[in-house]
Amino acid sequence: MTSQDIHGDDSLVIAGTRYRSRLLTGTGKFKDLDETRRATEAAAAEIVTVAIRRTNIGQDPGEPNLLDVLPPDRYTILPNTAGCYTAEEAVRTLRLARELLDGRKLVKLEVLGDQKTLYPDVVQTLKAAELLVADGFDVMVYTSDDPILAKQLEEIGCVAVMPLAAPIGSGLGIQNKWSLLEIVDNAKVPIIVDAGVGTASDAAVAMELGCDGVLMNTAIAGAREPVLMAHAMKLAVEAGRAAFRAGRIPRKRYASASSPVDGLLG
Ligand SMILES: CC(=O)[C@@H](O)[C@H](O)COP(=O)(O)O
Repeated sequence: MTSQDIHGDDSLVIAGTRYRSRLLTGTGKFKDLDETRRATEAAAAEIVTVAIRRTNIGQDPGEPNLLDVLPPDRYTILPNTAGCYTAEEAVRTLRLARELLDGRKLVKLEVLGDQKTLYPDVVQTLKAAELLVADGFDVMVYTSDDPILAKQLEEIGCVAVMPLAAPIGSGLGIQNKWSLLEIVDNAKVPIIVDAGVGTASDAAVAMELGCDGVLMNTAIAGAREPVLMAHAMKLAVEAGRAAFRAGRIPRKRYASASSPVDGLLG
């Protein structure tokens, strides 16, 4: 393998657009907009998600605007429906986002079931996904780690499926790697782990399983040093992806010597 093979094109393709970075970041929970900017740069993220109901991207002209530090000509701004509990609320929120973002149609759908777990309401999620796809949106969809549901969302026409690793903000890391593996094995669209990552090794494991990317917010914004953690996450996603492409050795129960045993002297 040449250095060209190592560094060659391994783009993430979502709805026909190529991205070099497989780390997608959230924009909430940072100390201020400058910290959001510095962490996003350290993560080398190209897609940044924005909670439309909680973040000013122009709805409130008198307030600081996130787009001043994360300009849409440099980043793909991915509006999300955090805080929506019904399909109708989610669809309304994303139609507003489309107006605010000059008709851009790539969105992240999340319809939550309750405030304690922030698990997705899968019935409402399916309903909203159908409505949004019919309305011409490119829908990336936050969902549970259920392989059947993930396939249904793909079949509806979602452009990426985003199963959780663990509850949003929990930092628990991947709770069910077998479900994620099943989702990845069956998928024809990118699978991006969304939510529950706690530290760099969680992101690396997600990528080693074959996921196409990782979206995170709390693990970076809530770290003691958010910019340094963003850098660590960039390295972890890249390392996990390279390890997946390289192919891990099989696990064996017993030892096998690292040095050859043939032709030993004496
Ligand atoms: C930012 C976002 O869109 C959410 O889905 C969520 O916040 C990500 O989860 P973590 O905060 O656990 O990374």
